[in-house]
Amino acid sequence: MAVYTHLTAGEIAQFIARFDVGALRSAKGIAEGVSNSNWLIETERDGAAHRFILTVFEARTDAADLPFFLSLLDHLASKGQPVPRTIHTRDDANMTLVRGKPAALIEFLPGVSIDDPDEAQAHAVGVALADLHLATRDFTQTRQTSLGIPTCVGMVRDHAERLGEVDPALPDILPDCGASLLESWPEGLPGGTIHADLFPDNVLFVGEQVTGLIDFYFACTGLLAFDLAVTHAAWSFTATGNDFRPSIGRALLAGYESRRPLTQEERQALPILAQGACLRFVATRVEDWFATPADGLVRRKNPMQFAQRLAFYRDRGEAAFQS
Ligand SMILES: Nc1ncnc2c1ncn2[C@@H]1O[C@H](COP(=O)(O)OP(=O)(O)O)[C@@H](O)[C@H]1O
Ligand SMILES: N[C@@H](CCOP(=O)(O)O)C(=O)O
Repeated sequence: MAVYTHLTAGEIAQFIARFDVGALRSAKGIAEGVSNSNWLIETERDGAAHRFILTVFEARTDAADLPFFLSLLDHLASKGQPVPRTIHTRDDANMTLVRGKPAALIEFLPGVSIDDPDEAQAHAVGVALADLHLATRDFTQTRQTSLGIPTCVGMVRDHAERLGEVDPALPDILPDCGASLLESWPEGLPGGTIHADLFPDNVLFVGEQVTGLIDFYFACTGLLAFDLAVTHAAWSFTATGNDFRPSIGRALLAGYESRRPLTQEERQALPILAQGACLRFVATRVEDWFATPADGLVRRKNPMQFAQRLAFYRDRGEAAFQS
């Protein structure tokens, strides 16, 4: 589940009354997600039903970053990208407070997230990611990530003595906590606004069509090819078994390059970028692993899944990205 802040029905009704969206009919806590608290809201206006997502931002989301995230959604929506637009209050604010925490109401998008994508869906995700990169070329706001590779190395190091408690194999996969990546990290690659967390649970489909890109709350200014590497690492392995699916990786890259061809330098950098992408998710998962009780309501994500993917990219090198 991911409802950390338990709002009463009265609090939700008061929140909704700040918007010109009709009368509240229902509010259901959403189980998916791990970062923030989300509700599916239904309202009624002029006899028609309307749906929205209410998000209360929790500890990992810095309130100071919300203007960036929410303006980014509106920028992309205004360019016809499949992202939820923000709903503004009667006072024209896209962000407000609930119980002292920042909260936003955004458009509900149709579609379902896919665990085991087919090639057409992977191709469509590649297209959608490249379109996102192209549509933000004139987005002027910037945000530095709080999860850069040096930070992620430090996060893993903070738990170096206990990595074996997660899995006995983890210390062997990351004997240096990922520090060697810093020596070969590429410089000078094309940058821009990136999603940075485009996992299958953050993409909604109707059939083969992408109807929603959601959860922009790690978006930042970064290397475009790093975003592609994150997406490759998140989509190209089986959800159970963690086996590489080369045809999915190829379809994703082909979809991306059908809109934005990679430079030679970007292509060469993919193996190291993909290892960095995996380290980023190992780092937050390791942190969460030791901060979340094993029997807690929030299901911990296993760091080993991305440690194994990191080892895969390290062993396979450029062959992981060959067409
Ligand atoms: N705009 C939206 N339209 C439809 N469903 C959404 C939307 N935003 C979020 N959801 C649903 O809520 C879930 C959790 O949202 P998400 O933003 O991923 O939360 P978290 O930041 O905690 O990961 C998603 O998996 C999806 O089912
Ligand atoms: N995609 C990350 C988790 C980030 O949480 P989200 O629920 O906000 O997508 C991971 O799998 O570790």
